[in-house]
Amino acid sequence: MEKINKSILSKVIKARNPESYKGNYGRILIIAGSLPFGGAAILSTSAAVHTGAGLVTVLTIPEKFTAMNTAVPEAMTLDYNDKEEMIDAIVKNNVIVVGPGLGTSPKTEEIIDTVIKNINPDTTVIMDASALTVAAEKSIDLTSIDKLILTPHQGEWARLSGLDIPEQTPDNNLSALNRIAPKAVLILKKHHSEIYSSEEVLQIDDGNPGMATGGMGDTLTGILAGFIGQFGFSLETISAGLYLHSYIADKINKTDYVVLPSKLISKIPKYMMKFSN
Ligand SMILES: NC(=O)C1=CN([C@@H]2O[C@H](COP(=O)(O)OP(=O)(O)OC[C@H]3O[C@@H](n4cnc5c(N)ncnc54)[C@H](OP(=O)(O)O)[C@@H]3O)[C@@H](O)[C@H]2O)[C@@H](O)CC1
Ligand SMILES: Nc1ncnc2c1ncn2[C@@H]1O[C@H](COP(=O)(O)OP(=O)(O)O)[C@@H](O)[C@H]1O
Ligand SMILES: [Mg+2]
Repeated sequence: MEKINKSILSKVIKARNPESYKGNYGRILIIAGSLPFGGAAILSTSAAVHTGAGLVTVLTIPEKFTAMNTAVPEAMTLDYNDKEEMIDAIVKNNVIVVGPGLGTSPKTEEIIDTVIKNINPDTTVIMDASALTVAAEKSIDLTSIDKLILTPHQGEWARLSGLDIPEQTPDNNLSALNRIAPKAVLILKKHHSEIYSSEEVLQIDDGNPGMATGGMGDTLTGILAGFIGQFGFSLETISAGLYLHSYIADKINKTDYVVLPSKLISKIPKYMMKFSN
């Protein structure tokens, strides 16, 4: 399995064109959060904003608007109970994160269905957390999405693939991905996370157990969305986003026993500047 190394960061992260404006850096929609899991939506959104996404909109429940606007004033908030607003937002944005903290109520199935039916063919969809759990439970067909990234942890991948954790070998993972969504990129999150796609299988050697804390995966979704919004959909962009997440976590873990997702997020702009070319 080929390893992803630090060189991917300067390859992917570009210095900004002086004449550019926010519209050049991606329109990101994050569909996330529910009453118990508002933090997941905040972390995903905050990560996308700190990664440099041009315009970030969150579709969530109105009960969480104040918390969201206080934590991330840069992001706009819309109500996911308003179907028309949801469809409008799905059509207008070019990267969509769906899942962090959504929970497994029937609303989540409706949201996934609405995304699948309304996305533009060129839109990237990043499916995480509750969206993966519900897609597995309801056997939702994911094959129609051209640019799809799945980001399960091993428990979520077990539900989606039917593979128990000891059975999650590279060969088994590839054939399960081929069955579930052959065009998709799978990031299997674990110690030394792996990327599976029809092109290549890759792995990071970075990351640490200080990252084993709630919200760390939600943070990754925002970083990936911000990267794709700015640098385009490719295996290299996805690899760089995954790598940066663990790279910053390793820097923090030199002094901090636990790597707080919000601390990691606050350091993203500094490390992106360091590697921009
Ligand atoms: N602040 C917030 O708002 C936060 C909100 N969050 C939101 O919570 C929702 C539920 O997501 P979730 O991941 O917490 O729970 P779930 O989907 O039930 O998976 C757990 C099951 O999988 C198993 N398992 C096996 N391997 C595993 C592994 N490597 N990592 C983790 N689990 C592993 C595990 O096995 P066990 O520990 O029981 O042995 C258990 O059976 C989701 O919407 C998420 O976004 C969180 O992001 C936290 C911060
Ligand atoms: N021991 C570990 N070593 C390396 N990375 C880890 C470790 N534990 C967790 N991580 C990383 O932290 C993130 C956890 O994601 P996830 O379980 O989805 O968190 P949450 O849903 O709470 O946001 C993943 O990117 C995973 O690779
Ligand atoms: Mg998660």
